[in-house]
Amino acid sequence: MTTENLISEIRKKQSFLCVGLDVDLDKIPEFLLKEEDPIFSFNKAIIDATHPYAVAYKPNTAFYEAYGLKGWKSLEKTIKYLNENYPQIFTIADAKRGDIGNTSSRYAKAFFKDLGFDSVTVAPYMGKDSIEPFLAFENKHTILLALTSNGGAFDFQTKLTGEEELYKLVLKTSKEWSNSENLMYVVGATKAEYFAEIRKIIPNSFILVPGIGAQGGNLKEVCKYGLTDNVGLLVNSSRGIIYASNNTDFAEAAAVEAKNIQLEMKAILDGVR
Ligand SMILES: O=C(O)c1cc(=O)[nH]c(=O)n1[C@@H]1O[C@H](COP(=O)(O)O)[C@@H](O)[C@H]1O
Repeated sequence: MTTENLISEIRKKQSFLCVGLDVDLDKIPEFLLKEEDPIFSFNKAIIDATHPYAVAYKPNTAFYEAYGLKGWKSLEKTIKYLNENYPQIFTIADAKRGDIGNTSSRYAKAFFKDLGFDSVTVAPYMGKDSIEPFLAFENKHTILLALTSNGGAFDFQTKLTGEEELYKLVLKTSKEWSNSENLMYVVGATKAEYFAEIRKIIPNSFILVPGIGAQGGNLKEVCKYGLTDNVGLLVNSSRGIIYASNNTDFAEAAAVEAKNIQLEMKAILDGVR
């Protein structure tokens, strides 16, 4: 998917919501456990109910890998279902990969070509040759961790490397890589006060922002400095949406949560116009 396609979907839906499909069999409604593939049944119901309010879905691969081969099959079915039924929706494999070039090129093939995701999250730690194999794929997007939502972000990412913080070095250096127009970045919603500085370095890039909902980040604060003329944000909530209820009404309850966030997003977009 091109960035223009994503922007057009955002404008159409007046939403920049990404729904995180982090499925835990201990948290989904018990009656679904009788299904042949409970993870896929859960995802399908959540996607069908929330898609009017969301422009992206982000399965975190950990939640599928945790169930071995069965879990991976559920992931395959989920991305296939999204691509076949909602091709205008942006898909993110949250896998946080990155390795020597030869290995990264296999990760890129797996997520972009075989599974058919539009994007994948990657860690910048191994540098240019670990990320460029992902960037080589046309109309695919590589989402680089910049400043993460967790407390551990302060262990390395905000430490000074010479005159500036490591996350700023990551942002600046990555702009020099081949096909860097295919880069997006992760900045946690819990780090809203950093957005003004971040936008000075990457004024137009899309930023994936996890951390509203269960982690307590604030949407308005993120938007204050994060929004661009092309919106430039994808704000993710996983647990806050998908576990809104664990009864038979789980999908409807998820839709209500997603709609509430979408309405808040619409109001913010109306306000900057
Ligand atoms: O790359 C991510 O998506 C990510 C980066 C980050 O800094 N913080 C973060 O929470 N995430 C992911 O975003 C999702 C957040 O889930 P909730 O806290 O349930 O909304 C999880 O899949 C996390 O792994």
